[in-house]
Amino acid sequence: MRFGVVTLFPEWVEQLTSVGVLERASQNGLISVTGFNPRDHATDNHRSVDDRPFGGGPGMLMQVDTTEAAIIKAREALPNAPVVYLSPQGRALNQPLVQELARLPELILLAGRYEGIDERLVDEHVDLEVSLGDYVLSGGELGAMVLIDAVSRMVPGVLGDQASAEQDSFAAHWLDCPHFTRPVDYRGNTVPEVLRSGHHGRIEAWRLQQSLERSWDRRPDLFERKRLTTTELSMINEHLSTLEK
Ligand SMILES: CC(C)(C)c1cccc(C(=O)NCC2(NC(=O)c3cccc4nocc34)CCCCC2)c1
Repeated sequence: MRFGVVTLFPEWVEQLTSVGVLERASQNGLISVTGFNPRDHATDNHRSVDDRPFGGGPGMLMQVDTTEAAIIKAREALPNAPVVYLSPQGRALNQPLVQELARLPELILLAGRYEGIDERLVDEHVDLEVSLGDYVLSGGELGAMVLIDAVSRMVPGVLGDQASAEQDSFAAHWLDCPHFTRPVDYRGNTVPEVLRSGHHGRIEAWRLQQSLERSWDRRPDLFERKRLTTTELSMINEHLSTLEK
């Protein structure tokens, strides 16, 4: 999968493929990340890329002609790519949307700076607006990087078999269970016996129980629109009975 990112800080997003899973995926030709910088299209001697907003007010907007030139360059390089604008007005990014986007062969991401971009550029070039969450950011680049990481992990071959098996457990919608490694005794706190029992069935049951209890206690919203298996239901009931005591 090929990602094009229209951004004033291409070095930020190109760093994504310099470590870990995405580095290997990039070396294997499974993904690529290319920045397209509006500043490369600046013609004035100040190489400005921002412009004043009509109607006045504080702050600047991204300049239309240099931003559009970078978008067009990206679209020439990735002709089949939809354009996603990372913005607070966007559809919330979640795993189902990540899985949808991972089916595309290529994708262009537009990261805003200053106070944003001219609405006519959105109307002309943007196919989908996506938001990473409800907080104020300095730019859309972090949103673009999170989206690239999440989507790349879903591209076939990017994760090895082991990791994709783990991925499946995360994609089971529940929060993760507690994890333990050496030492057995850490400041007097020991590893739960069951994890050292060697009984894989009991270990699996304990992990699911823990995930369900944490999900119930910390993210009850995860239970909406989710059909539980009979095992999951009985585990939740058991947890509730202990809470009521
Ligand atoms: C009500 C709320 C959400 C707090 C809010 C309301 C109004 C403005 C902002 C804001 O942050 N404006 C700045 C701006 N943000 C983002 O790009 C951005 C923000 C949040 C999630 C994102 N996901 O992708 C991109 C995201 C970066 C500079 C260019 C203009 C957009 C925030």
